[in-house]
Amino acid sequence: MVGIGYEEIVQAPKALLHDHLDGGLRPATIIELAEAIGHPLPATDPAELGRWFVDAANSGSLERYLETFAHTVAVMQTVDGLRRVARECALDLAADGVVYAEVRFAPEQHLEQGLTLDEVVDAVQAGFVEGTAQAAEAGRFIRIGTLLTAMRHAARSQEIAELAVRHRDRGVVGFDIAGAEAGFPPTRHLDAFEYLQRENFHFTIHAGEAFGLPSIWQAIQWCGADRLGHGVRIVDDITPGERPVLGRLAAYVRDKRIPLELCPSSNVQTGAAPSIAEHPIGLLRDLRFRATVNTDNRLMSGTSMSREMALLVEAFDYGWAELQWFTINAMKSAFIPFDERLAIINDVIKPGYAKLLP
Ligand SMILES: O=c1[nH]cnc2c1ncn2[C@@H]1O[C@H](CO)[C@@H](O)[C@H]1O
Ligand SMILES: [Zn+2]
Repeated sequence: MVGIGYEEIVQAPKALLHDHLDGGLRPATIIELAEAIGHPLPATDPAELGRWFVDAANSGSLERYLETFAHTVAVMQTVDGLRRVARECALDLAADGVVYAEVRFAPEQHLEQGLTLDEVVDAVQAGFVEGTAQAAEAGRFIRIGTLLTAMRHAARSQEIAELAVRHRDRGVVGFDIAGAEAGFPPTRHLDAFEYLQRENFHFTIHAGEAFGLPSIWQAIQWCGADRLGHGVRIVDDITPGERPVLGRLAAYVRDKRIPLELCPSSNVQTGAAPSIAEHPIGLLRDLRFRATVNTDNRLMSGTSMSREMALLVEAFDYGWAELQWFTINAMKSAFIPFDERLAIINDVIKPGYAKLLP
């Protein structure tokens, strides 16, 4: 990395649209919570457990990558567990210089000990409020919005969509579907997406990660997704060359400024991209798609927003102008109201980068 230091990237304001709550636990917290409930773990030393998650997630397959979540979801079944994980998430993101984050999780996966869906959402919200306040006391501003995810192999999307709308004035800003993509097209959940549109609510869809263009096409043209979770396979509709040629779907995505929630490290782990240097984010940024940089699962990728940006600086020789561009793209694409997005851009992001830009 030339010119830009890692510490400076940490200090720079960053916006994060795609981060899973159950993919970002501190290893030490997993160990403590697992011990209390007698859940067996593959390692009981925090550093070792952290390495285990990254190794196990380095599988080249999304399905195997997702198996690692059994250990995080297991310790997120009580009000105290959920609240603690959410509080620590807010603190960790703030310490990494993230000023705006949308954090997602699937409430239906946290009912094993008898909590209701509403109790799960309330517990996470309480944790975010606590963590945000503690960060502010330490002089770090962060705003967090929650996305509620429905699992695409299950059949609870309508219920989760209604849950999201019920909590829209208490921290929840959007909806998502996640889980294994192949075999579970977004149109399975069309009722939920049509309901959300009638409610004037926002949603993103995991599409174009482990499965290609048909999934992206359905997510946008059948389901009406505001953003694409990953969406990285849109490059399959671009013919490379000196002057790359966009197919109709890629052109539509770019013309409509549909945000791509790109997650470089996660894609390398699941085999959606061969390496960071060969990640399509370079091409998509050159072609001025509405590209954003995201962490996906900080624990499973052993990463952070600052690390993802540092990897891109190294691979593509990006400078502050590019990092600011990704950050403003993300903030423009956030699900909070327009005036609040604008305020964060003008009062936090631009002044932050003004200090760093040459
Ligand atoms: O990159 C991903 N693609 C698809 N599903 C994912 C990804 N990362 C996490 N999850 C799934 O989303 C659930 C709720 O947060 C997680 O439990 C995991 O199963
Ligand atoms: Zn994801």
